[in-house]
Amino acid sequence: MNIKEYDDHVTIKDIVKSIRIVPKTLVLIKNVDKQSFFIIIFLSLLMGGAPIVTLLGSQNLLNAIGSQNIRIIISALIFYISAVLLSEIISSFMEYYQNKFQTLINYKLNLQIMDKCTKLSLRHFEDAEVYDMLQRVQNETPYKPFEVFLSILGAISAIVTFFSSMMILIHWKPWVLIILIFIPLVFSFYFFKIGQREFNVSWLRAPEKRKSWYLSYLMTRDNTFKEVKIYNLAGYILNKFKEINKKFVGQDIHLFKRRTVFTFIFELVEQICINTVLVIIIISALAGEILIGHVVGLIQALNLISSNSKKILNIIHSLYKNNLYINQLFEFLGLDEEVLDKEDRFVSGIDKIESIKIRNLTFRYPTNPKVVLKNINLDINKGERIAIVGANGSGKSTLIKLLLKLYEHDEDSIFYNGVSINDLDTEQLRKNIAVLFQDFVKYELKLRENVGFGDITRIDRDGELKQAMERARVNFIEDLDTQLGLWFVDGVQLSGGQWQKVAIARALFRDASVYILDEPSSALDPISEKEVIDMFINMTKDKIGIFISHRLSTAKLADKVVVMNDGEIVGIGTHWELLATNELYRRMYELEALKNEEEYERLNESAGL
Ligand SMILES: Nc1ncnc2c1ncn2[C@@H]1O[C@H](COP(=O)(O)OP(=O)(O)OP(=O)(O)O)[C@@H](O)[C@H]1O
Repeated sequence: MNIKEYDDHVTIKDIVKSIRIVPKTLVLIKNVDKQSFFIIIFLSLLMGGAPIVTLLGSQNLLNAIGSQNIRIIISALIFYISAVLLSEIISSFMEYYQNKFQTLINYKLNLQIMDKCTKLSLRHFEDAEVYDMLQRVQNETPYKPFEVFLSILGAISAIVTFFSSMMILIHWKPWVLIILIFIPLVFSFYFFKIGQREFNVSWLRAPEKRKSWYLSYLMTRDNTFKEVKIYNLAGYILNKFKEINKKFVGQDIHLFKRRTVFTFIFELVEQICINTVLVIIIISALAGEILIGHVVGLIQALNLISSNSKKILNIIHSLYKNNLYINQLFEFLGLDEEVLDKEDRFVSGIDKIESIKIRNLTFRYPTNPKVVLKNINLDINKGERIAIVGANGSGKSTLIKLLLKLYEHDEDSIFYNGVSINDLDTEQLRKNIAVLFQDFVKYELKLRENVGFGDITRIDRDGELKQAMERARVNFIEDLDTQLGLWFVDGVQLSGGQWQKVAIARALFRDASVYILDEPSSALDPISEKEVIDMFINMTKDKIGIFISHRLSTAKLADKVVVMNDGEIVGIGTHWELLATNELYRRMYELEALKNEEEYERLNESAGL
């Protein structure tokens, strides 16, 4: 959505465009619960008419008292009491339905947002704008949609009251209409303009607002707090936070001033007009043209016009303020979803993966101009264990993500069992692959869930869960129902390496035909690393095993080592073949050996050997 600069001229076209959001919002809210929606609309209409019925009741009653006829007085009194009672009953019903509807809106819209999240692709979560949108939508959904709905309802009631009060005055003197309608109409246009401008300001502010949110996040979360303390960053971060927010405060005060001045002028003009009409009413009464009941009725109608025209203008303003949220909600719900299986392709299932073939795979991320993978060619067959090595940023993890079909890539360059990945049923394919990501998740849930998420259908099979844990050397907690992490009560915090072992157990729990571990040993001590890799090599004997490692002493345990450099495969072979033929691999190995040797000598020296 394109928004003009802060001080740009706001046109009627802009205003009309913004009003168009109202019917769309109503449809969205209606779909939450049709019955409550229509009942509330109906009650709002009744509530809009109720003040007028009460007004007519009191006018009748006063005139009846003037007539001194007891029968007329009693029937006028009954009418008046019934009108008051009815409006009380309507407002009680309204309260119940509003509360019910608010709960439903909060629950169902949040569900809709979560459901939408599950349907997006990974690229959406790597896009700052989408992330920004998601955060706003999530934070504001518990109260904003209902606030918007309330504003719309308020507008319905206020418009009904405004026009019916107007009818009473028109009935008396039609020309009064010109004064009383013309003024709010002219002013409402300027209120639109003010609202639109405030909307523009908050829209343009969104990226900086997010930065400000991130700065406060750095100061208030346990995982960032340690560094903030140790590097003494509090002052620096606070200053940055102040800088951004001071600007916002300045803008807000400026806008607030404008709105206050404007509202004051409106009220002044309106009061002059209303009081002119009031004087005319008094003159008419003195001339004997109208009865005392009518005088009271007309004055009440005037008051209703005054209060409701103000209410309508305030509602216009609040609808504008909420426009930003509503726009983002619609934009978020309208994001294109992950196309798992293309309609124009024949999609075939896959049972067990026996071979992976990569042919001329070239890839770049949509947000990054750099070609991250260049002409990759690789064959992996059942029974092979492959290690991928290479410098940081050489494309190892990207290759894994493409093997998992986490990014759309139209070219047919990855084949499972000879079939292009684009022709395979994505869910079935993913079921066949177990993976440990470099940035694996530490689920602040039970140990059972942390391991069982590898195959949710078998989460209750304690024996199998324990077997996976044993393989991954998770021998530090026995009870599967232990809560992990510190977020919730009774949680047990694990060390970095222990969390990694739990994540490895999760991958191993899956009954897959391809196992992929992206840097499984980054947080493991050397003994655990050796044990885990030995076990991995062993358990993938009749499967396909792929692991990424920065340690060549680990990589050499694989059947084949793939050396990557700057997005290209620069060597494939056994450890010994590569040592003999690949310059980069040899250099990497020598450096590692040298480092180990130095370390060994240092240890010997410090031990005095
Ligand atoms: N989501 C992304 N969007 C844009 N560019 C990305 C993304 N992820 C990675 N890159 C870029 O792709 C290149 C390869 O990254 P990748 O994570 O595949 O490297 P790697 O070999 O796994 O590195 P490391 O050993 O540090 O884990 C890098 O230049 C990185 O900046």
